[in-house]
Amino acid sequence: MIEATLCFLLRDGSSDCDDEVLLIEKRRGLGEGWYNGPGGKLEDGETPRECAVRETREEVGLEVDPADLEKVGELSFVLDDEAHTFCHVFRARTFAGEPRASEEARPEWVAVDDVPYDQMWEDDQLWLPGILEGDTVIGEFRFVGGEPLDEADFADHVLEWDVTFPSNC
Ligand SMILES: Nc1[nH]c(=O)nc2c1ncn2[C@H]1C[C@H](O)[C@@H](COP(=O)(O)OP(=O)(O)OP(=O)(O)O)O1
Repeated sequence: MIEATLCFLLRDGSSDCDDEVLLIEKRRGLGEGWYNGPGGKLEDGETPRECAVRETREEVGLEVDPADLEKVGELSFVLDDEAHTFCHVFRARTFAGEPRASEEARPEWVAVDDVPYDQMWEDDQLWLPGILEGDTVIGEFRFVGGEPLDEADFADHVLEWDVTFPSNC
């Protein structure tokens, strides 16, 4: 099973009300061509938090202090009844630098109300709005139809909101 991370960075929007979230258009790998947060697979010996910091640096060139990352989600993606990917989701409002594109990702600030869910993983519309509003979640999402996961059919899901994660995880 793959262990991976997603990192959603938020800032005050230019208009008075809306927050903005930094999304990437993924240029390669799983979910290529779709929008998501920066993130990726854990490397050997790395904690999820370290992975989120590294992937955010590599993909969009922003520096995040691990202590500023809030763990806000744990998502299990199941393909044909087998655990496929376990994803740790983080959120932060504090970071340094200006986003820049990389071989893996083209970054874009998007108003939280304008997130392009029709150009994202189908499951994202179920859990990401809550995450962007400040909630926490544990979710399981079942896909059928064989590898690769991003060409399989989304079948069903279970969500549990308002979860408390240990502060050190
Ligand atoms: N159903 C799903 N919904 C979602 O929002 N993100 C998903 C997802 N299934 C996988 N992901 C994310 C989690 C993780 O950030 C990423 C994993 O993609 P990859 O396997 O391409 O990893 P990397 O971006 O690390 O690629 P490499 O750098 O080539 O290892 O995809």
